[in-house]
Amino acid sequence: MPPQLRELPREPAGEVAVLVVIVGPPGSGKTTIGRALAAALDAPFRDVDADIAAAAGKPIPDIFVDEGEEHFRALEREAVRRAVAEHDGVLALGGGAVLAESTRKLLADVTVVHLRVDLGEAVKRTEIDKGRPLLQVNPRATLRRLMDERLPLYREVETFAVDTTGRDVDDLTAEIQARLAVRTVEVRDAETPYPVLIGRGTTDRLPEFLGKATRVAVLHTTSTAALAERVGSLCPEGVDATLMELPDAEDGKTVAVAEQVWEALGAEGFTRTDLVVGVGGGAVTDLAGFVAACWLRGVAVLHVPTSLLGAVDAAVGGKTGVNTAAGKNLVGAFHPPRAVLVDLDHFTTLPKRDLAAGLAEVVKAGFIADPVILDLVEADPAAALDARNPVVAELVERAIAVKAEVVGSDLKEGGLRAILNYGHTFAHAVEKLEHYRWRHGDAVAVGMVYAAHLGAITGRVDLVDRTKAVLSSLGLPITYEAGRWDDILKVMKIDKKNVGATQRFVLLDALAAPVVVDDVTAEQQREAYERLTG
Ligand SMILES: NC(=O)c1ccc[n+]([C@@H]2O[C@H](COP(=O)([O-])OP(=O)(O)OC[C@H]3O[C@@H](n4cnc5c(N)ncnc54)[C@H](O)[C@@H]3O)[C@@H](O)[C@H]2O)c1
Ligand SMILES: O=C(O)C(=O)C[C@@H](O)[C@H](O)[C@H](O)COP(=O)(O)O
Repeated sequence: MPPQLRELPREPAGEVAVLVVIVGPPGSGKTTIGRALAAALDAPFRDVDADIAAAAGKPIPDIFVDEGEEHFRALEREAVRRAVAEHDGVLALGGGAVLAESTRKLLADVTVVHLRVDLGEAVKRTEIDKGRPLLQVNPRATLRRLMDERLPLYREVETFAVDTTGRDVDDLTAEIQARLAVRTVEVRDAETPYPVLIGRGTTDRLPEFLGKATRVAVLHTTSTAALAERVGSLCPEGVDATLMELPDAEDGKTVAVAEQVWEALGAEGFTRTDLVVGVGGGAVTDLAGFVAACWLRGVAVLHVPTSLLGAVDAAVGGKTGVNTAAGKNLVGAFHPPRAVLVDLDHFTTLPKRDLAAGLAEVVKAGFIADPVILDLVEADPAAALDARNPVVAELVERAIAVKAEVVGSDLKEGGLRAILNYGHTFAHAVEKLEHYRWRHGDAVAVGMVYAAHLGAITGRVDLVDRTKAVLSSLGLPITYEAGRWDDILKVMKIDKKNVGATQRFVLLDALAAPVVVDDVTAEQQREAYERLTG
């Protein structure tokens, strides 16, 4: 019975929030930036201070003088409650609105942008407006006190923060817009559903997913050390972050490295409510997931993938593992993450060759489920190789949507999930024979050409030319060394998909119509190898 794939979302998932609330201290630019943001989003702007003044029939300084601050705060609580319930668009709150616990509760499920500013610039900006009631006497000292008191409250409600110091309005508006455009793909039917956030700046959302953790282990490599520092610093007071550096790439995916991390977790007193965070490429997230799956028989793991391949594949789906002398990923566990924060900003430092390797898995998602991916890559391969190009965001979303749909209905590879292994039977053999010095994505590229040959040889669809063309347009390898068939066959015989002595392959009956077959003859397998190397 061929595996069945439910109808996939063909459009990128998620949406920009309708209500965006702006908070921040006096002088942070709530009204100016709020207005500019509303214009950019083509949405209405509303200012709670203006609502209060209109309802009271007098300016805010007069309310303070006539009725006092307490009365003003009561009016403000009610005005915020009403505006949050009624408004669709951008809503600026007064600087002190977050003092009310009821307001902070109200903001818990709302997108809140916290505008930050340093004291010197806030003083300069507020000097222009002489009417601010709380800043009449000793404005600098008062402002410093207000900022210190309120900072934890802004942080409590913020979805993300943006520092406005020294920046112009257009630049800030563009950044906020980009950060609001976060898509969430929900991995739905896994044992515990979890979100994959995709966008710019999603790393900063980490505090939302800490749960009851008081200790966080941030696993990373040299290439992601600075980011790991940043991730650690996102942990609030009361949560201790420990950074653990792993050997790079496949050298970090070993039982010996896992054991060292477990020893470190023991030394830190890691408990069941604590959290492991993987910050890196697929090798780091595979190891982090494996470490978390085994420590105390399972603690939570969250992934911040920094490679394209990690984002579209390794970090999503809960497969974790290490390599051993016996082969690639043969030891591991299914252990879905608590959340995945795909931050597109991280791919800009990724070497081009690694970006291309990630695109191999994206292309795989195109062949097995979403051919629009192939159209997009074929239309402009150079754009796909440019991490800043918007097409990369769309490719990432589409590939993750494919993976989420599959693993959501078959976490433990009882059936459908095997389709994600398209090209991998041959790829894993190459990786082992090359002592894990080949990039995984490069091996998958060659593996897909092999699978395409097998498809044609077994009388299915002939996608060989299209496969070779799209992969080589990305600079990916499409051939392998001749004369190694016996070695390759030996490794393919211990592939995880095999049932007893029966080898199983994922092939395509047609584009986006994958099947798992168990009747490919030895001659056909060899013929595909000859065509690949010939
Ligand atoms: N669990 C799964 O479902 C799954 C799926 C696909 C792949 N994988 C595994 O993932 C691994 C491959 O992942 P990969 O391609 O990310 O390889 P990788 O983790 O080895 O990363 C590739 C290289 O890029 C560097 N790097 C990562 N992020 C960077 C950044 N932002 N800037 C600069 N350099 C950066 C790394 O240090 C490394 O040198 C393989 O071990 C593969 O088996 C697992
Ligand atoms: O998630 C899956 O399932 C996959 O097969 C995705 C593959 O792209 C990935 O390389 C995975 O690590 C391979 O899994 P394995 O079980 O064959 O090691």
